[in-house]
Amino acid sequence: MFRIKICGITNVEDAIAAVDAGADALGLNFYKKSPRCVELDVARKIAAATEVVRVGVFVNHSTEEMAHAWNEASLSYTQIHGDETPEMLKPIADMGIIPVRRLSRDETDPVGLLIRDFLHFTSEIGWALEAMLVDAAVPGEYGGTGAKADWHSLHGYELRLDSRAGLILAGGLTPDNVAEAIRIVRPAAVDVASGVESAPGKKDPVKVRDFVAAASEAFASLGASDR
Ligand SMILES: O=C(O)c1ccccc1N[C@@H]1O[C@H](COP(=O)(O)O)[C@@H](O)[C@H]1O
Repeated sequence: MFRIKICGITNVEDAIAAVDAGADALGLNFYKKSPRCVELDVARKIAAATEVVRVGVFVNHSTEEMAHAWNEASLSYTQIHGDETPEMLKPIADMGIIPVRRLSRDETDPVGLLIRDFLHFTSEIGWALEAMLVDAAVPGEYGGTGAKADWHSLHGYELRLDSRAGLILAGGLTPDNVAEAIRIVRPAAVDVASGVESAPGKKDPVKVRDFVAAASEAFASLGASDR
C-alpha cells in the first residue's frame, strides 16, 4: 500500500515538494466545499509530474464522478470520506476503495466499530479491502479539521483484525505529534492534510519535510518484527 500520505495537494509545486520530501502517496481531494479541492485539469498535471501513489478523496460523489477522476488523474485508491454505503460503491469495487470511519471520543469500543465496518464492507461487496482510514469526528464536518482521534483507544486494531486491512491513521497529525501517534497506534500508514499547511490548500514545504522525516523515523523504530 503506502506509508505516508500528504493529502489535499492542490498544485504541482506542492506535489513535487511532498514527493521530494519522501512521501509515498499524495491525496487529491475532489470535494468542492473543501479549501483543498483540486481541479481535474490540475490533478491531471500532478499525475503527469509524479510517480507516487495517488489517492482520490471523495465526499458523497456519484460513482460516475469517482470513476472519471480515477481515469483522469490515474488514481490508485478511492478514499470514501462521506456518507456512502458499501452498497453504493459496488460499481467501483475494483477502484482501491478505502472506507473511512470518523470516530468521536466517546465511542466505547472504537476498535470493535472499525472491525464491524470492515466486515460490513467486505461481506456486502466481496472485495478485499487493503485498509480502513480513521479520522476524528467533528459534527457537521467531513474531514480536514485538524481534530485528533483518541489514539490510545485504537491500539490493538491490527492485532484483532489479524492484519487483514491496515489502519491508516488521520486526523490532527502534525510534524510534532506524528511520531507519538505512530508509537501508540502502530498504524500501517499515516495521512495528513491541515497539519502541514501554511494556509488552507497550500502546503508548507518545511512542515511537509519535517512530517515525513518524523513519520519515517517512527515507523523504522517500530521494527518489522514487533508490528
Ligand atoms: O482536507 C479536507 O478538507 C477534507 C475535506 C473533506 C473530507 C476529507 C478531507 N480531508 C481528509 O481529512 C483527514 C484529516 O485531515 P487533517 O489532517 O486533520 O486536516 C485526512 O484523511 C484528509 O485526507
